[in-house]
Amino acid sequence: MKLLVTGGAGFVGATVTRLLLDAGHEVVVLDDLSRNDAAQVPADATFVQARVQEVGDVLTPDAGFDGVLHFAGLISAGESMTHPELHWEANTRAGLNLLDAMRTAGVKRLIFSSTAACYGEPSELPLTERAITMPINTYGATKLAVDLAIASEARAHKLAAVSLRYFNVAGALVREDGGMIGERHDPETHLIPIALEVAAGKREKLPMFGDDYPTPDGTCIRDYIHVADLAEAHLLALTAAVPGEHKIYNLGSGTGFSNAQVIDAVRTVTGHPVPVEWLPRRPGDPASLYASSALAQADLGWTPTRTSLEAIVADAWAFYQGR
Ligand SMILES: NC(=O)c1ccc[n+]([C@@H]2O[C@H](COP(=O)([O-])OP(=O)(O)OC[C@H]3O[C@@H](n4cnc5c(N)ncnc54)[C@H](O)[C@@H]3O)[C@@H](O)[C@H]2O)c1
Ligand SMILES: O=c1ccn([C@@H]2O[C@H](COP(=O)(O)OP(=O)(O)O[C@H]3O[C@H](CO)[C@@H](O)[C@H](O)[C@H]3O)[C@@H](O)[C@H]2O)c(=O)[nH]1
Repeated sequence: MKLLVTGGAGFVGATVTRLLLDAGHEVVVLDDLSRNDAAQVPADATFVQARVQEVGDVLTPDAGFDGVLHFAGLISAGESMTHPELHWEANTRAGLNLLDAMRTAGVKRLIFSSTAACYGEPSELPLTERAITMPINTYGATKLAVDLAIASEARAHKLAAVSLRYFNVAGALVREDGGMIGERHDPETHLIPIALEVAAGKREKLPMFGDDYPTPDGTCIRDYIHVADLAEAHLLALTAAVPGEHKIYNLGSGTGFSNAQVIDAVRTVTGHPVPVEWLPRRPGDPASLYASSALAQADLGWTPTRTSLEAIVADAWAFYQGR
């Protein structure tokens, strides 16, 4: 297939682009480089520096695209509470622009990076796709809005669409030839890469947001999914998309780890101390999130295999040291 990958300079988009190219697809990456440089865009993809808001210049009726994988957007739940307008623009307005451009160009297949943040404070654990969607941060709201728009588009205009609701993506793609694609967000906001920076001596302390959550050790619980496992689900979703249907799948490893457990794993894997500075809760953080991915396993035949927290942190550390 000829595929447009938005956000393909980013952590997940670049990883999926690598797998798509390896599977024989032709890939055009579109990214405005607002949150990454182009260093991780695979050399055998075509790269276009542009905003999704201008995607119609690339996704023309004559360009011959068979589908779009839409990763571009802003990802930090914390930032979405302090700068909500940025998230409504980059996630929702851009997402609606993309749907318009796809309709105009007659491109009928879409895979969308949705998020566990759509569920808000969970109505059930593990979270299935039937859980109530009531985001408690603006990031989740801006992504849920796009999910709802995609559902209408599929119904009315026969789009074949799959939203993949990722839980916390981590690790790195480590290839047999030694090549790696990993997390290098700018600014970095995610727990594991920040803890690795502390372990490496690049930061003094890890700011830990909250010790008074209703969890066994008082810190938040998250479900860490290895980026290589996550990426494989996208290739399966591409072939599972059906015209007129909007399918939604949760992608997690199914196990919750507390923030304190994550820091312990970083200490173990790196062999370095990780001093912690305890701070108040970060606004917009649910206490506990972990997935049921039973539906993705049944429908897509997807099984995450890299589920050990130490192995996930070890790949992230290998990438951190090699970059
Ligand atoms: N990383 C996670 O834990 C996680 C979890 C759930 C969902 N997601 C979703 O997955 C997607 C990819 O996440 P990631 O970790 O690779 O993030 P990332 O920041 O590494 O990649 C996103 C890319 O989008 C680009 N971008 C942002 N706004 C743009 C715009 N308007 N036009 C063009 N490009 C734009 C950025 O420059 C960046 O390269 C995001 O949509 C995110 O919301 C990520
Ligand atoms: O310096 C830090 C960074 C994070 N945290 C905490 O670590 C946990 C995880 O935070 P983070 O790594 O920022 O991820 P989330 O806020 O859980 O969000 C991620 O995971 C969501 C899915 O669960 C995705 O939708 C988002 O895009 C992605 O950023 C939270 O309790 C944070 O408060 C800290 O204590 N200190």
